[in-house]
Amino acid sequence: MSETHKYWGIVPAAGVGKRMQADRPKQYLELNSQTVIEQTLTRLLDVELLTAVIVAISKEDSYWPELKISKNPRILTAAGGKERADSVLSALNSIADRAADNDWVLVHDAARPCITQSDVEHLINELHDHPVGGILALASHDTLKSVNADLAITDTVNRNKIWRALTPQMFRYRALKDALQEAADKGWVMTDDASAMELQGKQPKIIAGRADNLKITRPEDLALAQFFLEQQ
Ligand SMILES: Nc1ccn([C@@H]2O[C@H](COP(=O)(O)OP(=O)(O)OP(=O)(O)O)[C@@H](O)[C@H]2O)c(=O)n1
Ligand SMILES: C[C@](O)(CO)[C@H](O)COP(=O)(O)O
Repeated sequence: MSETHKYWGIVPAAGVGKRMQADRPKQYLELNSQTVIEQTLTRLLDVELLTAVIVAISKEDSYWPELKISKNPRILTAAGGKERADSVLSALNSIADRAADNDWVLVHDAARPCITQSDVEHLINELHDHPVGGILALASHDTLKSVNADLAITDTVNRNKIWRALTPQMFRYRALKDALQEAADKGWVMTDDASAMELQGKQPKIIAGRADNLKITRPEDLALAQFFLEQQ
């Protein structure tokens, strides 16, 4: 009988949103009559394959307990960390007593509220028997330039070889946990989860995702996210 694996959602949501220049962490800004994080989590919970979604929350976060979704039985919480990778590792460690080594984990930014159920399920369908795992990503349709410290162009990059990483990023539980732990032990700071796997010599697979799966990062992104949600 083929071994059945569980699928876990991991949502790093312990950032402060400095670049957003808002009066609160960006995951708690209003978007389509909910907060950004409620939009994100509602969409992840629509993916029935996910056993649970572990949300990494800052210890200074006073907003989270006020949200109805925080009481959802498929939502668990873990302590956020100094960097995004620390928050992801903390969430992974929090399910050490219930996740099997070969369970799949899908790490998705709380700040990406326009994710669709279909894109998450597409990622799972494409990677469920892949030896490493992989990520949703976007091809580059603009010409890409390398620059020096003065922002002077030094080279034009072959854009056919450059993809923009999105989330979810999907890896086996033990493999990602060990990779992030080694990176943390060595002081390596990474901006995504695939980087930790690459540092282990692995080659995660790219799965083309939707262009509206933007990360809310700067003030103008909120209106764009609103527009995308209205179009979906
Ligand atoms: N120590 C951190 C930093 C970030 N994140 C989360 O990782 C995701 C992507 O990070 P980013 O967009 O950089 O969010 P912030 O760190 O909040 O943004 P900024 O860098 O502008 O402060 C976000 O959902 C954020 O909440 C986290 O869980 N723990
Ligand atoms: C994980 C990520 O969203 C993939 O593009 C991105 O690396 C997060 O970067 P941030 O600086 O933490 O927003």
